[in-house]
Amino acid sequence: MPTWNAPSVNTPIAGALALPGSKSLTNRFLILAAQGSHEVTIQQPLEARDTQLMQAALGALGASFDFDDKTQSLRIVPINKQAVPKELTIEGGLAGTVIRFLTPLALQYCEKLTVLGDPAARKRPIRPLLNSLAQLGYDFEVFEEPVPDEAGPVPLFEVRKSTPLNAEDTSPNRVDVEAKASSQFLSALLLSAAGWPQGLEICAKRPIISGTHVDMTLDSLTQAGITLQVEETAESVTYRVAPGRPQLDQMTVEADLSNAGPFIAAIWACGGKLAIPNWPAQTTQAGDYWRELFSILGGKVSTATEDHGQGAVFTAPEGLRTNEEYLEFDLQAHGELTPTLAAMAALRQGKTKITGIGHLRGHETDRLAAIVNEVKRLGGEAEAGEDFLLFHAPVTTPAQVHAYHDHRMATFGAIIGLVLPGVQVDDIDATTKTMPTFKDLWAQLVAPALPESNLSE
Ligand SMILES: O=C(O)C1=C[C@@H](OP(=O)(O)O)[C@@H](O)[C@H](O)C1
Ligand SMILES: C=C(OP(=O)(O)O)C(=O)O
Repeated sequence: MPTWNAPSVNTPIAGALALPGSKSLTNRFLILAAQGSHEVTIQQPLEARDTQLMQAALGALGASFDFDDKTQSLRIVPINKQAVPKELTIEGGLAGTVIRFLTPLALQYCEKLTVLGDPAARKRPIRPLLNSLAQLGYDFEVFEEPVPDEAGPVPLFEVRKSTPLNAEDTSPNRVDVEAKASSQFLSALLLSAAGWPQGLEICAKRPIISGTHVDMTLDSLTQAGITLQVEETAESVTYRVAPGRPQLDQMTVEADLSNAGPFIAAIWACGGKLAIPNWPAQTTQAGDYWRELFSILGGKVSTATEDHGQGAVFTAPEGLRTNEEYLEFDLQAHGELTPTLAAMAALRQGKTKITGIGHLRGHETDRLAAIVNEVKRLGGEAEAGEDFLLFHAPVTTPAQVHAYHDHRMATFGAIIGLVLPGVQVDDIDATTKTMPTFKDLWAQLVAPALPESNLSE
């Protein structure tokens, strides 16, 4: 793993950034397009580790993909039932969207499924999804024993058909699901629900975390022509998905607004102005919340109105870090923004609390523990509770930040490094999970503000 010297700057930053496509939208479009009956072309998909793993896993179901670099478009030929072996193995890396979304879909085509992943993926929760599949007649075994990082892809779990589905039953199949450890269990069931013979009724017990990602799933299903009804009570939400074949039309993937976070944080930390011309005017992405967070943190945002189409401009005066106000943020619905907001909190003079984020212990790494470790390593003070982070005192001392295989911890280090000269990141290539162009885009943004001696890696 090459160590990366994070560039530091001491003047305001100004720039414009064309962000790559959203991981969450790309992987939803891929899985829906693969279930269709004819070819679909997706414009500006994200090409990164998580989306390539999704393509390879759908490839094991006989789908095929052809990316045209010139037009930045991806042609998708749907799943070919005949090509699927009875016993199927797919690989999900460390991608929650691949490991979880593909499982119920693959089981519609094979009798036994083995899912492989990175050693670190053994720590990510999966049982709630498998418990739901057990209600549809599947047995499973989960392999949770820790294995060394170098072990390469290892089996995460196996699922096999034990009793036939309620074939003679005329009512829809029904499952309960718990979505408090990850919204992806619910999204996974929803994304292939229409493919079961009678559709699927899914009852999700509250709390349902990362609500924006569930909205994105529902929106994608609607765009694919799937009929669904949603019924809410105080205790649960029930989704009734009619049987049918998802059929996407030509789709364009929006810019990844969660990955906009580190760049927005850079402007906040150093002062300056950042234009993101492809910020969508309307979106279900969690990252759209950056506009509100940035304003609460003292910045100004101007976004497109209906007359102006898409685009957003973030402007920050210098010195926002010295504000001593106590700030509290509830990120239950927007959890994946936490590591970036944590970097900003670790740079603030005032105390900051982030709540509603206990489920981040099951992300790429235990993000609560990782953030506290790294803040302390950098001379700051922070603590983690069951579902919150509390930042007491800002970071002071450069150190080598550990990425823990986590793309968002790698960018956490880059943000701190902007204002603390001498910070290194042990594995900046963790960013290839969702943004292989991170290093280049970061260099482009900070280059005009850099002293020349700071430009080398
Ligand atoms: O459905 C999705 O695309 C995602 C859902 C969220 O997962 P959790 O609900 O597990 O936090 C989010 O954090 C992840 O980055 C992407
Ligand atoms: C939690 C994340 O990823 P995944 O889709 O692998 O769950 C994330 O990107 O912050």
